[in-house]
Amino acid sequence: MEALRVQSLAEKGEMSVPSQYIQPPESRSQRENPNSNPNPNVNSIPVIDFSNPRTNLLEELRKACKEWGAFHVINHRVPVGLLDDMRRVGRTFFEERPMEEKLRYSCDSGSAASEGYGSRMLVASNDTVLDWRDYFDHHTLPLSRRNPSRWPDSPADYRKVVTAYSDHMKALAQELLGLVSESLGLTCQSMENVVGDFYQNITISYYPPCPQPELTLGLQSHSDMGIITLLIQDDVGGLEVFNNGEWVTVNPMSDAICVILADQTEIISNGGYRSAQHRAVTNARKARLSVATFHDPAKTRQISPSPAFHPPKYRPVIYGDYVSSWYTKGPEGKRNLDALLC
Ligand SMILES: O=C(O)CCC(=O)C(=O)O
Ligand SMILES: [Fe+2]
Repeated sequence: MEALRVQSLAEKGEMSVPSQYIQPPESRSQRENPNSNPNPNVNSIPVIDFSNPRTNLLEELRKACKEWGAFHVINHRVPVGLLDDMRRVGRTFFEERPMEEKLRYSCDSGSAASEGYGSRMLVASNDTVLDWRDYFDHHTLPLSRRNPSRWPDSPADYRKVVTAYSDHMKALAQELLGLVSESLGLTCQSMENVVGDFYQNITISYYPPCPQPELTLGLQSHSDMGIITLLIQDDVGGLEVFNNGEWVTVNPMSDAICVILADQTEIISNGGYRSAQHRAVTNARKARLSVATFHDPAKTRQISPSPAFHPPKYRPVIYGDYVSSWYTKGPEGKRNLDALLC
């Protein structure tokens, strides 16, 4: 497998992108001017203030989960300095380390979900359009999978920052799972009981500037497979959520954490809450960085709609089977979840 990285391609300075990166017309971004900054006044995902009284919080959460499947959380108790540190160590790795050093962490030759530095989401498949993105994936939880010696050691605090970030994201994901359960009318523990101990992966995505942003995507339309994704981005912007038939920009908010409900939450809630379909667009001006922290069930767990909801709209699925099928078929839109509809 070639070790081509989008960053190396972008640095060549070509005026057009190789054909494998060109999206079919229906998938391209329709933004009038993909090179402009996102408009901060446009409609965006809801913002939920964690310092609000619990009853208000549950009501706002219910609405956001039903209508969007994605929202920003503010006053979340994760130190904002840690969010900045995470963005900083990521940017340093991608922008300041020589390619030769980065390629030592290469994971493209391994299985689709292996840890390290890569570019292709679907290693096995040759027929999908490629994303204009490089990434570094870290296996962070359970602790038995966490091996910081497989992560970059530069800047000097890289591993320490990722470790602290993982712990804070786990705590926030647990809190959110409790709130989401309650907002569904279930007991606080009910989703955690279904999920068991989290599997957590942290993926730093790096989107180099693209000479033809109107033809490419940083990350094609998908919903995340697991339970809940916690995402931070830098001030460049590029994340979009599909809502009411249109793509809506998720405006960068440096202190906020973007919560994205994933497919297993949609199943457990029996479709009451939706997993958000989202994508990342490219731009010609500036490299963009985001950090997504995925929280998933163990592969052996069976996920099904909560018995509180009748009749079930989704068939039960072993999470590991769901993941295999996702990697075989590709992420396009939400078709993996649709395949489980009764
Ligand atoms: O870069 C982004 O904002 C989106 C990342 C994402 O959706 C993912 O890694 O699953
Ligand atoms: Fe995603």
